[in-house]
Amino acid sequence: MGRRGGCGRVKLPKWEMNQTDEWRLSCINKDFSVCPSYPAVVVVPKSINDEELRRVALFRQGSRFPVLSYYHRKNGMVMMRSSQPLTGTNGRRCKEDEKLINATLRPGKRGFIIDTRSLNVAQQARAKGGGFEQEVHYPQWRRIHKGIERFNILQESLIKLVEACNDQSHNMDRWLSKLEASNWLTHVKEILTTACLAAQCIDREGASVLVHGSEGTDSTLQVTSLAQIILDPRCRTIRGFESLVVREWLQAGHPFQQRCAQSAYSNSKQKWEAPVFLLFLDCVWQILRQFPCSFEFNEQFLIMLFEHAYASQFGTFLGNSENERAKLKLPQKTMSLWSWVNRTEEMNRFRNPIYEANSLVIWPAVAPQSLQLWAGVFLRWNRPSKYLDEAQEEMVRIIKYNKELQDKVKVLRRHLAELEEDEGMRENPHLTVIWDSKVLVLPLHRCGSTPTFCHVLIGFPQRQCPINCLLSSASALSPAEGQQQLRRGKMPIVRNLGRAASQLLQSSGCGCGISVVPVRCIGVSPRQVASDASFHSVTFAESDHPRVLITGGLGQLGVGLAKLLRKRFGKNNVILSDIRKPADNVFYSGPFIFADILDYKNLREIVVNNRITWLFHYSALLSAVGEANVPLARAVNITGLHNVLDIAAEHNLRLFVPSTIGAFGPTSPRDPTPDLCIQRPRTIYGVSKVHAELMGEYYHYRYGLDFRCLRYPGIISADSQPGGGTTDYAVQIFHDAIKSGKFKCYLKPDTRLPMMYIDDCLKATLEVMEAPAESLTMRTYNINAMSFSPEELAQEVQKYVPEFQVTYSVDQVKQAIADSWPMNFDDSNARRDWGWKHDYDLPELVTTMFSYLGSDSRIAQAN
Ligand SMILES: NC(=O)c1ccc[n+]([C@@H]2O[C@H](COP(=O)([O-])OP(=O)(O)OC[C@H]3O[C@@H](n4cnc5c(N)ncnc54)[C@H](O)[C@@H]3O)[C@@H](O)[C@H]2O)c1
Ligand SMILES: C[C@@H](O)[C@H](N)C(=O)O
Repeated sequence: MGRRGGCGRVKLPKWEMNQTDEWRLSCINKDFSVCPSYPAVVVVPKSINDEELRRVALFRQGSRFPVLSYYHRKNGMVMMRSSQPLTGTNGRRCKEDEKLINATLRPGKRGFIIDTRSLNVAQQARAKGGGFEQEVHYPQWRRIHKGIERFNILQESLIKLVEACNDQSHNMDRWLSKLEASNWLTHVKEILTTACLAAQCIDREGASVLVHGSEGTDSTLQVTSLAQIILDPRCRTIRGFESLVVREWLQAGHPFQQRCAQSAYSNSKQKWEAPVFLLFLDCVWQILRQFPCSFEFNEQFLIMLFEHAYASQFGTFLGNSENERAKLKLPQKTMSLWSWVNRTEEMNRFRNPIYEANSLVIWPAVAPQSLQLWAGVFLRWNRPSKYLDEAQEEMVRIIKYNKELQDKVKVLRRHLAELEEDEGMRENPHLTVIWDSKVLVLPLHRCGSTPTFCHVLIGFPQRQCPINCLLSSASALSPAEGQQQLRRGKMPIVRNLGRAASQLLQSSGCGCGISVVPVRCIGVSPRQVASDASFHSVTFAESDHPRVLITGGLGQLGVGLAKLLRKRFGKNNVILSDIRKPADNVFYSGPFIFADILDYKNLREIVVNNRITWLFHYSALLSAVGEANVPLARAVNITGLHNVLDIAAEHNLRLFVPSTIGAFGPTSPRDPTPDLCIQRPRTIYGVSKVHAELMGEYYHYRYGLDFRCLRYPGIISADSQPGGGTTDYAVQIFHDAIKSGKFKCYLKPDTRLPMMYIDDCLKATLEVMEAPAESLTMRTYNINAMSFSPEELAQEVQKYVPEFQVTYSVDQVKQAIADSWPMNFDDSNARRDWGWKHDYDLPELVTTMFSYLGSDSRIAQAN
């Protein structure tokens, strides 16, 4: 049989204790002598000892001293609950109480005390010895009063509502006026509003919260538990909700025995009865109705809890506190409701078929129009459940069928990607060899004919190319035999190549483009693994890929990014977009779409129709161009960003927005510039990028947007032209060196700026997008590779073009911009958090640029 009733242990999710060293478990109440309505173990601030707790207990009604109710992982803020302080008319104080409450705030942080009574009621309470916290003694705390009704008012409300629901007169006016007179939905609204307020203080204001009314056993618990449902997705799962009920109602001392003494539908109520828990469940139902996919449980689960709170064959809801349940030996004598509910067959009854875990905070609407009568409880005898059950069954069937279709689509997509990649392989062949849990990717026909061990030419059978030393050195095959085996099929060749591969792995690499990628099992992949994709691990079982949109994709960086992402995620999963006309080679290399980021509706349609999940927002006017046309820069860089942010938040996209060294200004530290420092740029470009960083982070914290941002240095590329930046001289210099051997530089010779080769920039972009969210301690990172001045770059270029000459004709606008920018970036956070590492320093950059640009150039003449 299942677990026994009741719960002796305090119910705390593990992380709450692990994540903070500011709180501790206290067993001060182990025999329930300090506070009879509290559980044996409570969570309190570490800086308060048990002796001090005892004194605080004497200062609070029913000894309910402030305890931890919820810890908000996202920002470390907390929610506490207690009963009212016993200040009385003399304004009594308790130093330990003040110490405890103030101890829960971090330096510089503020808190809100949410008193669930109106100010009037709270003031009247002083005459009976109760009261509220005087702000002068709790200076970092602000008190807010929210009048939630209690006891007889709630009882009367329920009696009237039940009567209205049983009215048989079939008269609409009568029904509506009775419903209104019951005031039930007003109570629902008040409770939900107060819970939203508590959640808002914690999540949006970044403040901690203390909730109490008088006793702290009724409206306080409604507010603290609803706030957790809003804030914490785990409370929206079946198990999570059960824990919440145990923690915030049973262990927190809600007197179920008194409040739910008779049937909720009865029209005579005893003094201590009140539908407090029913109102809580009604509020949960209202949220569930507004967010039907965000809850793992269905309405039936809430109705079941409502029924058991009033009448049950289980011991869970008996007694008024843990203390009473222990005294009555309920855990030993009765069964727990949870042991029954948590059996698979029961769970299936309570599962919500359209549930999709939603990690976001959910904000219910509390406007009167948004709230409805809970027909499942109050009109349950009036509505025929047969049709509802049938509709439910049909929905489950459709969802199951839809899932089967989705699985089929996944398989077909995989096949399609494989076919596309095979196509790519024929055009640009690689041979993949698996050996000793490593994948060797041998680029065929790539390394020239130098007769070193791995500089081999291996052809596909259909190309009839010679097989030479690699196969021979495997000492198993002569080139002719190898050729023969290739004609027969892949497997034997791969087996024999394995031996050669083993030697290759032991020998030092010669840099001919062979990449070695660890995998978990030895096998043979028919799939192409691109040699320049070696920075990410290769998974043979292709999982779901993101669907990517790149805005402003025809600029210096977008085409290269699309190429990289298409290799990683498949050609058709990456859509390039821009307002310009793409060159033919770009147009035919993969999906392209016209998208103006200033056209919100069109952009939204593109995102929806293409099921986009990741968005790289590259559209922008760069620094020099931006200064020349400020209104356009403002529109593209700021209004365009707003459009993108809204669409990304609305459709739950992972959003990458590049920032820049230009986001810093003359008052920022320049050598090196850390991630967090003063940012007062003097260009519209820089201002728009700081704005983008802040807006993205704001949307992240406010709406849970998965915003990721890197501050790029000046980017240098060979096969794409820069779009009008201050750092562009470092690209033009190569073209001019090759073309004419001369270069006129618009910056002073010693103007030092951070720079990066494009491959490093794109690699970092993909890495930060793939980094697990929990590894990111910030949302905007500097990335760095090298830093040089025009004269240093010119010296390096002269190694390839010895007669190269540079003259300087300073452009005052660009010089002023460059002088206000960092000279060097501190990117230690990126290196620590997600393992950022650059590959190109200045010498490698220059070599690579010349090898791309210089085949028929002056280098050839110089050499
Ligand atoms: N290239 C660099 O050195 C560098 C350095 C730091 C940051 N960045 C950032 O990286 C991103 C890409 O840079 P890039 O060098 O490729 O820029 P780029 O200027 O070369 O390209 C920008 C693209 O945006 C497009 N665009 C302009 N207005 C548009 C609109 N209304 N709708 C859609 N597209 C529009 C342009 O047609 C252009 O193709 C930019 O956000 C830039 O600020 C670049
Ligand atoms: C640095 C950067 O953002 C761009 N290359 C510019 O100079 O404007």
